[in-house]
Amino acid sequence: SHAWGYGPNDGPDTWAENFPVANGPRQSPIDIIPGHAQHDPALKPLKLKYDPATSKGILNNGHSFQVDFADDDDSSTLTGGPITGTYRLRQFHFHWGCSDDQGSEHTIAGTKFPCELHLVHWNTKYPSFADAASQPDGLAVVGVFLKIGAANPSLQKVLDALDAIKSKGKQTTFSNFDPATLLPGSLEYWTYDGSLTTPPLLESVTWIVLREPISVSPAQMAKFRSLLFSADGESPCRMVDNYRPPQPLKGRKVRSSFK
Ligand SMILES: NS(=O)(=O)c1ccc(C(=O)NCc2ccccc2F)cc1
Ligand SMILES: [Zn+2]
Repeated sequence: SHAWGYGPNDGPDTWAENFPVANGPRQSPIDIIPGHAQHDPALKPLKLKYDPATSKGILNNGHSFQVDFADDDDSSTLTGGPITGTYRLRQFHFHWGCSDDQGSEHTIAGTKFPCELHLVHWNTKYPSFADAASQPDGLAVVGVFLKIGAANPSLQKVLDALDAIKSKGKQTTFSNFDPATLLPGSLEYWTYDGSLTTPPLLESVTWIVLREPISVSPAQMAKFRSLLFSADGESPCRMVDNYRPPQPLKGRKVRSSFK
């Protein structure tokens, strides 16, 4: 199996060895330069309809932690925005740094945020997430920046579950959580064609990056950094800097839903 990570020997600069698409034409993340984005008046408003009853569990997968959702019906979906059809929420997860000056995957004119939330959805024109993940229009990921400020009560519900999943492979139930409570007031966004930001780096993602960040306090950031990349019994390795740096744009256009 292709063991990959974020360290000096298995990190982003080594991924092309096992995943040559790492040097492909539509890789993510990217540096978003607002002045270069083109407003597209044809872009529709984002429609996110989430049912808290679909939240199932929370898992430390050794790269990040994710909250998984039941995706066997259209209870939690993304429609509108730059996409056509209906995409189902599969999971959300985060990427963060070892300090507040880094951690996000996308950057805004070179500015890094301490953390970035990814809400992962798949196109229901395909039979499953795994099938959709190999199609150019298979996935849609909503990215939300986290900026240091007031403590975020909704995020705290997620962080309170982390003690139970400190090490790789640990999971626990996580019920009745509404991911809409993690969204900012404005759903204005940038959008571009990209990829998964971790191996297998599949070029199947329509990226939808929200302009408005949500808040996170320094104490809450410390909670993210209490997780481990390592499994029980392994030498402990703190889960920090689990982000891929921006990738070449290769001629892609970034559109904005706003002027
Ligand atoms: N950081 S991100 O771009 O939002 C991202 C989202 C989902 C995945 C994922 O599901 N990987 C496993 C996977 C990939 C392909 C097929 C099945 C899988 F389970 C990876 C990265
Ligand atoms: Zn991600």
